[in-house]
Amino acid sequence: MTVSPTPVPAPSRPAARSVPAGDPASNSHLVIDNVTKSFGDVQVLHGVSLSVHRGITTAIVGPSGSGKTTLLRLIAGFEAPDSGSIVLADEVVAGGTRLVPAHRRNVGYVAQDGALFPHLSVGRNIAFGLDRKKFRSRAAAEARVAELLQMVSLEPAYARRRPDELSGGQQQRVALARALAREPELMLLDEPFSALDAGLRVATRKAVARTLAEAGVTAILVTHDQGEALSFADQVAVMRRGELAQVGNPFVVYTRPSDRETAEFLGDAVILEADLKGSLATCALGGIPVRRPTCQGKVHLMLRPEQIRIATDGPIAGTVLETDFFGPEITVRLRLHPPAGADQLHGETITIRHWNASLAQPGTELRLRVIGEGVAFPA
Ligand SMILES: Nc1ncnc2c1ncn2[C@@H]1O[C@H](COP(=O)(O)OP(=O)(O)OP(=O)(O)O)[C@@H](O)[C@H]1O
Repeated sequence: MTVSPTPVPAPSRPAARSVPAGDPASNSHLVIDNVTKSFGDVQVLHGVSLSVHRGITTAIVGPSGSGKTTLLRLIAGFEAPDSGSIVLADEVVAGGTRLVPAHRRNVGYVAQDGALFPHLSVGRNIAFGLDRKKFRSRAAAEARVAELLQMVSLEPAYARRRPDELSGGQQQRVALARALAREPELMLLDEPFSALDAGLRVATRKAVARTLAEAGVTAILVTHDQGEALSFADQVAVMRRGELAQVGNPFVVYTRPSDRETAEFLGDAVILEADLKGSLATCALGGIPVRRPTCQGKVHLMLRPEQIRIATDGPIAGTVLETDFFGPEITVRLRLHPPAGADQLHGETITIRHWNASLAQPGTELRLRVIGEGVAFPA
């Protein structure tokens, strides 16, 4: 069967956001240095170091139980580290014998469930965070509450409602407004979108990201959702078993993960046996360039499924084994045709993505082309 060619532009890197270049320590708002934490006999954090620039958003992403919330609680001051230090706006807030209590740190905290006071109106929930010395009169406080509601894209009239008269997404935005009322320099967000359904989650996430960017607040989001981390943040920190496996720009950590586990955690990955010589890996998909290889010889080569495109003039052949339809795209599992003379039963299988379900019926032979570079991990 012949298939119509798919245009194959090289993947382009998204426009850089506001992570400043140069000395990473120079503009740091928060510096976490070699922090450890145990609960009883269980060590939860094993020497975590992370630097966060002023005004940017960092997502700490990792599986359940990897220590994300514990790290956030140490930054907030709800817990003390066993060793290491935390410096916030050039002040040591935890380290050695020094421990600045949570209420003395200029930090806002938004929990998973928003944790609004159910018996107070939305307006009084938000006003709770206001500095009484700054907003002495009732009129001044009400004006500021209206301004904060506007910042989170809610009408001022919402101030009179009770929290249970709002949707989950609106409650989360009120929780953010209440945290912003304290004018924190640093905002900590602990899975604030996880209780929302898919559509509301995306809309609320965008509204929150916009509000934080406009207010110039440094923010740290904890999430176990890889897509959320990659889309929300300027910097992604991948946490695994109490350590940071990789920290960097979302595009870089997704396309150039530091190890196989990070690669597979951050998204679907095609992993193939390969032989790496110099910067060319030879595998069942042919010769694939590898950027800055750190090993040679037998390797595992990683490609993202979207790097493998269906193209009539593609140099690689494969037979469709099965497909899975998701609406905007299908996943296609293929058995790659081994080179002539090799054992025909042992072609490697890979899974790719495509938008056209009718193109890839089981049994169809497709031609493939690989776009971009692979990443090699020691076999
Ligand atoms: N106060 C505590 N006392 C004892 N163990 C704790 C305490 N807080 C956290 N832990 C343990 O520390 C480990 C890490 O928990 P943490 O909540 O930081 O992980 P997480 O990555 O945020 O997970 P999740 O995504 O499920 O919230 C878990 O094994 C947890 O049971």
